[in-house]
Amino acid sequence: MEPIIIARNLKKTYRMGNTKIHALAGVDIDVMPGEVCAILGTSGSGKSTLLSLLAGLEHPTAGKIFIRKKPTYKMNESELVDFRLKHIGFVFQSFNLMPTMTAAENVALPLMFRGVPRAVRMKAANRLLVEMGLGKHLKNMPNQLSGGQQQRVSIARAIIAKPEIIFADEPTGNLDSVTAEQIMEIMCGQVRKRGATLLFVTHDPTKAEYADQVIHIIDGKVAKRERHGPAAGKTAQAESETQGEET
Ligand SMILES: Nc1ncnc2c1ncn2[C@@H]1O[C@H](COP(=O)(O)OP(=O)(O)OP(=O)(O)O)[C@@H](O)[C@H]1O
Repeated sequence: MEPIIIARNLKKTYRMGNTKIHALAGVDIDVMPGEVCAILGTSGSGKSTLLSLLAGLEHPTAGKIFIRKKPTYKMNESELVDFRLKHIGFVFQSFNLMPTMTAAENVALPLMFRGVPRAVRMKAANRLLVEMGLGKHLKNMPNQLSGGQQQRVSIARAIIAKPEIIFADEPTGNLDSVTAEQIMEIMCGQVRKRGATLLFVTHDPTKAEYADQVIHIIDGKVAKRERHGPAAGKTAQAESETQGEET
């Protein structure tokens, strides 16, 4: 099996006046299909920059990126928009829900962009939100939901169109510790159930325990790479233990 995400000698330099900031200084990444991968590092280490480059939201200063074997670093903006729409889902620290839409309408949005008729997409959104424990909140506006509920809505929005890859930037950064654990369980559980690939950024080593692969970033470089193999993360272990009990 080939990696679904490959980065080679990835560099990003920002200019602030006369000063150059080497946010990424030559990073190599390989993420296998179906893997849950954590990018772990302290504030300013370059995690968000890395995610942003991998997701094609910014162009690298140097280096190569291949997603699903496609050289995304060579794509122009409209090709990237199309590529993200078809293959990638996003989860953000600050949820980024549309404030004027209900929870279900927010979840249905990626299907609208794909031309799915309203009745079909709303049915799919409602079903997914019910599965994620939000059946009583389908018609709530985002400001009528707690942080954890909003993040569940945003996870549902990220996965509804069945993208192969989900990128999450500090998905539990705005949540209390108990809610954060629940969100990690739900996000990793949903991703594993669908066989999708998840790459998430965190500064918290306890969140990185949910991953099969942990890439430690220090000062824009990979300091350490831990790979436990497929199904080694926290949710995968929990799931296999549960399955063991059932059979
Ligand atoms: N648009 C930008 N212009 C200039 N410098 C930037 C820009 N974006 C990031 N940087 C700098 O690049 C470095 C890495 O930033 P990045 O946001 O990737 O770190 P991070 O690990 O995600 O940090 P945090 O956890 O605080 O979000 C930092 O020194 C930051 O100040």
